[in-house]
Amino acid sequence: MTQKIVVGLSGGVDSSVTAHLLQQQGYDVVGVFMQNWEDDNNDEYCSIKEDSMDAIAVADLLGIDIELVNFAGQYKDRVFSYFLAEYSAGRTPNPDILCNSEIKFKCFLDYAIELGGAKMATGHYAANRVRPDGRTELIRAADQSKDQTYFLYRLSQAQVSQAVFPLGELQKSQVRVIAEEIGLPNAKKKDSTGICFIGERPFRDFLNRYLPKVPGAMVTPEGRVTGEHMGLMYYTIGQRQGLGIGGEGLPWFVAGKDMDKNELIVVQGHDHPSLLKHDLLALDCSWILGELPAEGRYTAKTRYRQQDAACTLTHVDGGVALHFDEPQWAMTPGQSMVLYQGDVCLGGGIIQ
Ligand SMILES: Nc1ncnc2c1ncn2[C@@H]1O[C@H](COP(=O)(O)OP(=O)(O)OP(=O)(O)O)[C@@H](O)[C@H]1O
Repeated sequence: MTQKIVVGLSGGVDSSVTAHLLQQQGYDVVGVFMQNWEDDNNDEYCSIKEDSMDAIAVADLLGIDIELVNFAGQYKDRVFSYFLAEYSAGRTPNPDILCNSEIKFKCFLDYAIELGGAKMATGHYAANRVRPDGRTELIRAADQSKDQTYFLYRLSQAQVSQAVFPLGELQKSQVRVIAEEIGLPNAKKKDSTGICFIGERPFRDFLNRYLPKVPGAMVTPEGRVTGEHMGLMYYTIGQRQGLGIGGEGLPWFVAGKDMDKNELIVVQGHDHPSLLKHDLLALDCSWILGELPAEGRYTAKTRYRQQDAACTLTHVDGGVALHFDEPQWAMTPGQSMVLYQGDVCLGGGIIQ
C-alpha cells in the first residue's frame, strides 16, 4: 500500500514542487492549505484568498486532494498574543519561529495525523537525518542562501522526526526549473517576505491597531536629548531608518531602550561600541535532540540573514551564555540565537 503524506501547500513555488517530488517518490500526497489569520476589514495587504486559490490550482494540476483548514484561533492564542506581549515589553519577537513550532508543526501535524498521514512535509529549505542513536537531527539546506533552519530551531525531537523536507538537497534555481517543467501556474510567483500576517502592510499602523503608542525622548547614552520617538515598540536595536535625526556627522542608530523612562537610546556610527558585543545570554531555550548541548565551541546566528559566528557556550541558570570570538552587531532582545555544530542545527533560545 502506498504511504500517505500530508503536504503544507501554501500556493507558493516551494511547497508545490515539494508535493510533486513526493508524488514522484510514490507517496499518496494530500495537500493542506492553512489559514492562520483572519482580518476583520479584509484589507488589501492580505493575500490569503489569492494564496488559497493558487494552492487549489496547484492541487488540481498535480491531481491531488486538498483540504483547507483554519488555525486562526490557535494562531491568535499561541503566536499573536506572544508577539504583542513582546512588543509591549520593548522587545523584538520573531513570530515566524513560533508559528513553526506551534502551528505548522503542531496543529498542522495533528491534523495530518487525523487525515491518516504517517508523515508531514513542507517546502522548507532544511533537511533531517537519523543519527546512529535513533534520534533525528536537523541539518542545514544544501542551498545555503535559502537555508531556513534558523526558523525551525524550536522544533522538538518528535516534530523533527515526523517531518519530511524534500527540498533540503536542492538549490532554489533547480526548484524553479522543476516548477516550469511541470507547468506550475505559479512558477514565477515571488517568494513571500516579512512576517506572514503583516505581509507588505505598513508595520507601524498595524502595531498601533493593537498597542497604544507612547511618545518620549530620544537620548544619547550620555543623556543628551536628540529628538522625540513615536513609541518604543516601533524601534529595534540597530535600526537606522525612521529616526528623523540627521544633520552633521555619522548616521544615527538605535542602541537600546529604557522602558522605565520611556527613552530610546541612540548612538552615532554603525560601529559604535554599544552596538558591538561579545557576550549574549539566551533563555527560554529549545534543543532539537532534547538535551542541553555540552559546554564548548560552536557557531551561532543572532539573526536570520547572517553568517554564523564562532563562539564558546557555557551553561547558566535557565539557559546558556555565549561568548563570541568577534563582537556581534546589534544583538536584539526578543530575537533568537540559533546554535550550530557544523551543519547540524542544535536549537537555541531567546536573546535577553
Ligand atoms: N498557508 C499555508 N498553508 C499550508 N502550508 C504552508 C502555508 N504557509 C507555509 N506553508 C508551508 O511552510 C513552508 C515554508 O513556508 P514559507 O512561508 O517559508 O514559504 P515559502 O518559502 O515562501 O514557500 P512557498 O513557496 O511554498 O510559499 C511552505 O513551503 C509550506 O510547505
